[in-house]
Amino acid sequence: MAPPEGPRAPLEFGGPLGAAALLLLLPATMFHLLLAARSGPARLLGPPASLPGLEALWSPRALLLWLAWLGLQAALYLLPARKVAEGQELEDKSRLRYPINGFQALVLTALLVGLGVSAGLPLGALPEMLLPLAFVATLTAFIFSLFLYMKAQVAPVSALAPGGISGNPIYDFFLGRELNPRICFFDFKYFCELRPGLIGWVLINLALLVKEAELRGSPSLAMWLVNGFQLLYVGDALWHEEAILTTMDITHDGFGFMLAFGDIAWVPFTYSLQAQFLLRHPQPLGLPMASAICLINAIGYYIFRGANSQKNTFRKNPSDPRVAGLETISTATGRKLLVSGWWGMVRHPNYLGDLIMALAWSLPCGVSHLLPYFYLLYFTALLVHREARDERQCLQKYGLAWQEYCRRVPYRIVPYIY
Ligand SMILES: NC(=O)C1=CN([C@@H]2O[C@H](COP(=O)(O)OP(=O)(O)OC[C@H]3O[C@@H](n4cnc5c(N)ncnc54)[C@H](OP(=O)(O)O)[C@@H]3O)[C@@H](O)[C@H]2O)C=CC1
Ligand SMILES: CC(C)=CCC[C@@H](C)[C@H]1CC=C2C3=C(CC[C@@]21C)[C@@]1(C)CC[C@H](O)C(C)(C)[C@@H]1CC3
Repeated sequence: MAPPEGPRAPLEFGGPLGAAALLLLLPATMFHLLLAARSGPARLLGPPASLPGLEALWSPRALLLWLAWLGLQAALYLLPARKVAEGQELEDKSRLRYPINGFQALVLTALLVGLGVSAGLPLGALPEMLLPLAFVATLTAFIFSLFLYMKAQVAPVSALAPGGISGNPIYDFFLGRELNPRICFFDFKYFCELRPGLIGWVLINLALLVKEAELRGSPSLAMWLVNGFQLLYVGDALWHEEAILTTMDITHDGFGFMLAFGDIAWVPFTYSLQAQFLLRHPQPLGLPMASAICLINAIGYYIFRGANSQKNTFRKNPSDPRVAGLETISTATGRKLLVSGWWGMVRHPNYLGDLIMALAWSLPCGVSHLLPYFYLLYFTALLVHREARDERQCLQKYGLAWQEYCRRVPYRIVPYIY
């Protein structure tokens, strides 16, 4: 269907050229990281020691395993949910319904993996399959994004996202045209954002821990910390699953290659980079340093969770006693903005907490290599860019009230610095 007439959202990521470059650059970066983590020098910058041939990338066993994984997560998504939540109001005033059973999917997956391992499933063999698995995940992301792009051609105009209707096929393919592509109750974006990639990430971490125990007799303290921190992060995301319904990805961004690839390939295969690095580059870690790193992670988590929960509680019910005493600014839309509590400290306190946790995930890997700090560097860039996008949208939405908020809370992410 033709895109609506009228003012269009400004093009992001450098427009069609930038989008075309990212289509190649993102998968290339992911493979570079996978190869670097298993190489001796583990260099973040500079070419990998050797390039893999097709036989190292393509494996029918990996394809089968990957399809079985997607099938399992889809089946768990379709199981009866403890709750069905309503999303934000859409342009046509309707609200979509979403099953809240992500945490249940995580627990059931853990049980099934536990059963499999006790029946002889070689979990420690998974790290050897990361390259071909990442390859089929990338192929899936391309094919799936093509399907999403075609599906959007026949979707009603009201179902399209503001950012993905430039009319340029490459740009729209990358950013995504349809806001909430679904087949019946199955919401593709919501499913992909929280299930196969996020749960796959902790499974890959666990497999790397098992492999380390096989190689060295027991997992290292550094490996335990990375596994524990990231499991907490994923468990938290699934426990607070409903909160994702108010994030930018669900309410504003279309579902195209960027999110499809990000969700199903980038997250599991690059977010597990620290554990991949530790398997081949063991790092000594004493108890005092480990305790300090745990404290950093705990501070980050406290800020991240406190800020996200405060906003969600406020958005759901501003008279909830937990947020009713906070200072607010009224906006012309009828919605209010918090101007005290976490959201009075900086304009994105949740990003600050997330970044502090990112630092804690890299520190167990020592300071001899830059590679395990890739996540921290990438994530800083992602959040700075995301913050700028969000500010633009908020200024458009709230106008003068947003300007007043920026005046009262001048720092974006880090108090007195940025
Ligand atoms: N690990 C990863 O790879 C990633 C993690 N994240 C994490 O995801 C989480 C969600 O991030 P994201 O969706 O970007 O953004 P936020 O959860 O920060 O949501 C931004 C929205 O919050 C509302 N808001 C902003 N300021 C206020 C205020 N003062 N009072 C009340 N509402 C306000 C506005 O929406 P409205 O007014 O319409 O409600 C704004 O658009 C974050 O914790 C982030 O760190 C994000 C990206 C990647
Ligand atoms: C480089 C590239 C391919 C970018 C795509 C970005 C995506 C990887 C991220 C966009 C927003 C995300 C969120 C999470 C994971 C990464 C992506 C998909 C998230 C699910 C992680 C867990 C958090 O608790 C969260 C639920 C708040 C978060 C939501 C946003």
